[in-house]
Amino acid sequence: MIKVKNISTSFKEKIVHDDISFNIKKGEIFGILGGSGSGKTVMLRQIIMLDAIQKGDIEIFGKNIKNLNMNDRDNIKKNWGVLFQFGALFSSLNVIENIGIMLKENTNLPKDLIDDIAYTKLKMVGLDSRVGKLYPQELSGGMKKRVALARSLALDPEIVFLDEPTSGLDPASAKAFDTLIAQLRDMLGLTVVMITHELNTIKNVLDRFLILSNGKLSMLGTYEDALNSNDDTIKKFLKLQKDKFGK
Ligand SMILES: Nc1ncnc2c1ncn2[C@@H]1O[C@H](COP(=O)(O)OP(=O)(O)OP(=O)(O)O)[C@@H](O)[C@H]1O
Repeated sequence: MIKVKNISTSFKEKIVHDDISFNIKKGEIFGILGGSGSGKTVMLRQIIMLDAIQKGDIEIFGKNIKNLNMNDRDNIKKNWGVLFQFGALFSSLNVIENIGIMLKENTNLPKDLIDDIAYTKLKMVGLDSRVGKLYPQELSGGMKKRVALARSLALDPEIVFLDEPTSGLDPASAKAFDTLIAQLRDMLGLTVVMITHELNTIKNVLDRFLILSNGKLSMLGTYEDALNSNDDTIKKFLKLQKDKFGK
């Protein structure tokens, strides 16, 4: 589904990615992990075409994203949903309007059909239809994340990209959100790519993950692989996540 080939990125003298390659398979929940400043966000932004690729290639849906014209780029972007930390809901729009905005901007569907689809997405993320008329400021943190997720699913994407989706949530809401992600993947066959620091998510939700460290991949595999690894960087990383975030 996604092929990252020999990506190198540097800013001034700082090397952020040093010849990084990995693949993400269709239908998997894949994690991008690493310490602060290790290049996770830049990697994700390059994959979703928000940042330019300096060196190397990225293929999505079998297409090299470097070779796309504007039209192809727009079409390919409709095949993925993004839930970023900065992707807040519009406070002047109610929940249904927030979810429907993607459809309003990208389709010619009539308003009542857009509302119907938005209500379906709301249900999909486990929220009652009564939530539809509420405004973002009336929602809890967990509900806001669910609405933002519903919005990212509005165009029936094949992939969703999530940047620390459970950060700021209490442990119970974070767990419920993790369960929802896994259910949606099972139900819709979604491919999910997420940046996360949460040990519970790493343990319970991710099928595979990579750890970025000093510009390189210090690991690419499953949680089991990480536990069985003798690599000091991986051991240190897991211990750090456990000390910081483990419950
Ligand atoms: N446009 C840019 N210009 C210069 N330096 C940048 C730019 N974007 C990112 N960097 C640097 O690249 C490095 C990696 O940044 P990135 O945001 O990908 O880290 P991260 O792994 O997501 O960290 P965190 O977990 O703290 O969000 C950092 O040192 C950052 O300051």
